[in-house]
Amino acid sequence: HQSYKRLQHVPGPISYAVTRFRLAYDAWHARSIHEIRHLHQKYGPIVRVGPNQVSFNSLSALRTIYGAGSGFQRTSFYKMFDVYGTPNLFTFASGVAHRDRKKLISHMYSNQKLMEEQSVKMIKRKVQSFLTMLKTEPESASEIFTSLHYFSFDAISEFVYGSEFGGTNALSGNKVDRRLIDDILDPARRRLAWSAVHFPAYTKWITTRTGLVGTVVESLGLLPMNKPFTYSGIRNHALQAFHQHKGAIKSGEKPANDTSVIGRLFQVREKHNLSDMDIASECADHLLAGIDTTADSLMFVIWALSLPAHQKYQDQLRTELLNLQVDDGGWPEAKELSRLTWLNAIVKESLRLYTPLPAFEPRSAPVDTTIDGLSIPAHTIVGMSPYCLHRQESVFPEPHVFKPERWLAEDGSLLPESAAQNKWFWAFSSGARMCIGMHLASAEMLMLIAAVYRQYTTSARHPDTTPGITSRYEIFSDETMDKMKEHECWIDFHSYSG
Ligand code: HEM
Repeated sequence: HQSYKRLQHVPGPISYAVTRFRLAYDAWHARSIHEIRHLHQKYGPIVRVGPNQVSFNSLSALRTIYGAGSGFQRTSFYKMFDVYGTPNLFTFASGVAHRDRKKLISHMYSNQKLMEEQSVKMIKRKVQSFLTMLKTEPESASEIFTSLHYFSFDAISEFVYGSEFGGTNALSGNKVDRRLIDDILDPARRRLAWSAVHFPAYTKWITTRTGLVGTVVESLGLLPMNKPFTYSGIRNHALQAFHQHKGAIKSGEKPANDTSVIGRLFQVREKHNLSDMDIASECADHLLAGIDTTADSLMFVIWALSLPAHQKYQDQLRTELLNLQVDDGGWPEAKELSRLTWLNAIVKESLRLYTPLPAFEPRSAPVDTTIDGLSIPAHTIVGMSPYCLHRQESVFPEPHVFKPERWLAEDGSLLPESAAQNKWFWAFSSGARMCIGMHLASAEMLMLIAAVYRQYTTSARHPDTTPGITSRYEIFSDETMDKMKEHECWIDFHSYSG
């Protein structure tokens, strides 16, 4: 590392080449999450996973790196999530810019706000549409990787843009909205992500060529992914929604009491000096962050419950749900759901074992620092992986086994926040940059799972096959199974009433 550091002080092309080489070398040596965990098991809580990259696996390092005010920033890796070339909550490197933006919107995502009638009603409507799809298109709905993407897409798009401009209707059969989800299925997006992170200028250049050069580039197979690229359809949809809102505000069509995220940003735009692209990028970021994460998490909950070995958990859940008080429409009180022991233990166990973002979360500091007694030179990439934390054997015995009861105390209540298991649970990250959508995602998951299992039992159509999802450069799945099918998960739903 010292020699890299010295070489980097040589100005001009040498310094540039060294930095590029180091990044590329790190990338080629990017360990899979399984390899990183193996290294931690063999060598302890600090391991080097590249010439400039160190992985930690301890609660003290978690506080030092990710704790509020720690001085560590998301690495430039995350610039790939800038939208329309403009930074947003996810991609701000500066702590100040990030804090100012978060202050504008975080209250909308608070649990208290989400439990108010309007958000609860919106989520119920989306859950109802999912239940309707199970009845009207049973075969399509049974492939839950896709049908749950429709659910999360419809929910987050309405939360961010409202129902009039930008809210989607994939569940109820809108073909254009459904096609937008196809956008994210191409496995080549892992190659595009790799290229955008490690060779940003080259990737930008090569992917924006048009005309004759574009044709030559494409026919020589130089593109990391064939066009149209990942998320380009969803980003266009988001931009169109932004312009429709702007137009509606100008013409006075938009209601003053608009409670969507975009509505809130337009209300404060002058006071906080937000440009058009600041608003468009922020909203598109929330839209993109809220689709795969929630859908993949829900898919793993239902899949895990549908395996023959886990039928007993379905039975526990059903007993709990059928004892609930419901309103005239058959809905339990939303607040009540977060107190149900089996429902919450099952969702949490699934998020532990199948967290949708299991990979190393990279950070770096602009100054030299110390973590767990190890001197870390400025700009070294440091981080931790939920995958490793969630498989710490001393905290989660038999870590590969789906065991919701590990979240319950002896008296059957949910473990207190102070329990070790909760301290090592890191699906939503922690500190200033933790997930803003955590309560929204939880509300969506609890309501959908409660509604489904009040009406159906489920079984996996291929119980020997794990579904796979995209985790940055790799496919993530249940590693205890030999067979894997990417982006596909078939579940049979059996209605109680026949
Ligand atoms: C089960 C569902 C979800 C999971 C597991 C999840 C997980 C995460 C994680 C791990 C991070 C932090 C990454 C890091 O530390 O670098 C994050 C950040 C973020 N998430 Fe989520 N997420 C979920 C759902 C959502 C939803 C529904 C939204 C919708 C708005 C959302 C919006 C965001 C945003 C904007 C950030 C950046 C926050 C910041 O930097 O201040 N997420 N999420």
